[in-house]
Amino acid sequence: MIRFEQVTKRYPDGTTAVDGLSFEVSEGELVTLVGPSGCGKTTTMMMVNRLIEPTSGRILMDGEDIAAVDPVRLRRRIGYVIQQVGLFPHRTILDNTATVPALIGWKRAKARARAAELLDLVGLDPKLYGPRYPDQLSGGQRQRVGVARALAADPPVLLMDEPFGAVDPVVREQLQDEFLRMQAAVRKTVLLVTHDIEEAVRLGDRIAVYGQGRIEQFDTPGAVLGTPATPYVAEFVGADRGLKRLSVTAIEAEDLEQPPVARLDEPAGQAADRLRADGARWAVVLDTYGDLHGWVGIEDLDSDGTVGDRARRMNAWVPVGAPLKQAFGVMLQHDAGWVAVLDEARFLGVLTPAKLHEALRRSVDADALGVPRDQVSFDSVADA
Ligand SMILES: Nc1ncnc2c1ncn2[C@@H]1O[C@H](COP(=O)(O)OP(=O)(O)OP(=O)(O)O)[C@@H](O)[C@H]1O
Repeated sequence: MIRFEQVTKRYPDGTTAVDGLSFEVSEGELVTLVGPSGCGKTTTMMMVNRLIEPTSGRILMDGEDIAAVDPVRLRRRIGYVIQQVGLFPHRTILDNTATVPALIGWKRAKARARAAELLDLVGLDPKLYGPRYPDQLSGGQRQRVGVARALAADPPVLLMDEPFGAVDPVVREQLQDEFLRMQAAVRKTVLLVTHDIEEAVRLGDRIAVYGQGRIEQFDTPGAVLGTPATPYVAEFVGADRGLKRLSVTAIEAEDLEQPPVARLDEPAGQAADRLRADGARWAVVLDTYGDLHGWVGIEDLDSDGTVGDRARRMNAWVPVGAPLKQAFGVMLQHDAGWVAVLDEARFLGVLTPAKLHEALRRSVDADALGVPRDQVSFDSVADA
């Protein structure tokens, strides 16, 4: 979709901002460009919409050399979001959002209807926020308008330069989540510049880690965190990359432990005998539909009645496919040694700290070997 071929940019004062850059972004892919200040990220991005022209090399979009495309026509295919947002202060939010469709000659009513749709998509009620002016919005809300405006003419490509940079960390995380949800629906080809490795890892299908004017590694977040290509990348992603990796590694059914299970309506004594025979001290309790109810300790079961009379409610659960970090968070929140993993309401198994560690190690090995995680085996931590 977007292809850089040996692209170099030298500014008139002799500064080489990027040097011999070659990489490709597939259609519908979100690539984050990350690196320290002054490494050439913004220059890279601005060459795509021809706000900056390369000194040498070519950039192709859908196979076409963009140097041969009229810049105005080119920019119609490209949405652009910048940190300062740049909303017109004397125009309403609705009109700000409708700027590009209006520019390219849509009828006013159609442009405004589209703008309302987009405001809704980025989580702003058009009835409430559409008539307001930019200074009547919070920083986070203005950022959302920036994203809505960039999407208004439905361009296939989106360039985003530190789009969530100007807001506090909590709002930032919220905007990132919303953006990911939206991207899952609209599937634009996105280049997103950030200097924040956490953001790069969280948002990118792939990440380009920049050194000075060059890409040091171009790979999936898991691979960059698990097997940094150079000491520079290792240093940049940080000593806590194992922790960061928790946020990009999804829980899979194979990661789970199968604990003893008891049913709510089962006689307590019978469940106790079964646990004792298995050498287990506790069981996960499911209701008659197989949905998670809670847990019960063996010492609670030496009585008449059913498991349901003695079981304790337990809400420590995460959906399968959620990041390991979420499971870890839930474990800490409930001060529990396990967290149930559900598929919709169905109980699949539990994740324990040891299993979580195994899943993490398996995903590191899988990335290093370039194979799916379920094809990696090693001596489990418990056996080691
Ligand atoms: N117009 C210009 N003339 C001369 N040098 C420039 C010009 N624009 C950028 N540079 C230099 O090119 C290099 C790359 O700049 P660029 O803005 O691409 O970096 P960046 O990675 O986006 O940095 P930041 O994260 O600070 O925005 C820097 O050394 C910068 O000083």
